[in-house]
Amino acid sequence: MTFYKYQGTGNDFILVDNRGGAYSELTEEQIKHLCDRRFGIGADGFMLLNEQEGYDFEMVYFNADGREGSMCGNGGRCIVQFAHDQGIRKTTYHFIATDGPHDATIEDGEIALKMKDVDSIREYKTDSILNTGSPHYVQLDPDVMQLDVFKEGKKIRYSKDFAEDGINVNFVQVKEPDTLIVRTYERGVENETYSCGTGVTAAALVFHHNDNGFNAVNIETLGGKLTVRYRREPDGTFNNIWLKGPAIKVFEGSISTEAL
Ligand SMILES: N[C@H](CCC[C@H](N)C(=O)O)C(=O)O
Repeated sequence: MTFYKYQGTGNDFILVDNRGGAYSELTEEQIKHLCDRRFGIGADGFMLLNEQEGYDFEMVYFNADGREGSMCGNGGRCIVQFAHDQGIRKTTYHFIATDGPHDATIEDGEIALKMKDVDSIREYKTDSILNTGSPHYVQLDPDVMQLDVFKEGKKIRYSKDFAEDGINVNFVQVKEPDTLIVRTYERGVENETYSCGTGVTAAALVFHHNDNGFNAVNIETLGGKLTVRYRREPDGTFNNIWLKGPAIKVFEGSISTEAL
């Protein structure tokens, strides 16, 4: 199997061109093995690029634990760059993922990905919960670089209310009104990753600085910088949400699936 390795602000993925369907039967165990950093290739997630009528392609995303996951924002940006590199050339990409259709463009060498609209943010204790394609818990922290994200994130992720379905946990420091630092404990990886696209999107919506209208937020993660642009309506709903940042091919290789 020929595979490609991409990263988007340090959130890294194995990508396989599955047009033709040769790799549709990979098992949970095999995908987990591919994502293992010691026994496999190593990645936070695995993606298949499938053919899909009416769209430029379909994105099928799996977490590093081998289970099919919900939407992945950095993965979505990487698969657009991958589609481009595999010869699918569009001005605006239109693809389908588990949470519905997405548009994306390549601008100044970076990928801008349109995320699904968000209807509501739920208050939970002093924190917030929302779904930006994946479920996210957002907690404010005055000094995120000092925080033990693995320990604190894991505590929330496995707490009674979230243990069964899991949740991604984001710790957010407001550096400036329009600049946030975000660190994320990811479900399915069950560890901190260097960046989480749906997570920084969630953080940007929770910490809007314009109550009504256009917002543009700069986000700093361990793996680099992202921006999130969106509109917040007077009724508290969010639309036209765009996540933008780099998506880089790292290497390609081949691996025998019989060895998995
Ligand atoms: N890394 C991803 C999130 C993956 C989602 C996954 N961890 C889950 O919710 O199960 C991102 O960039 O949005």
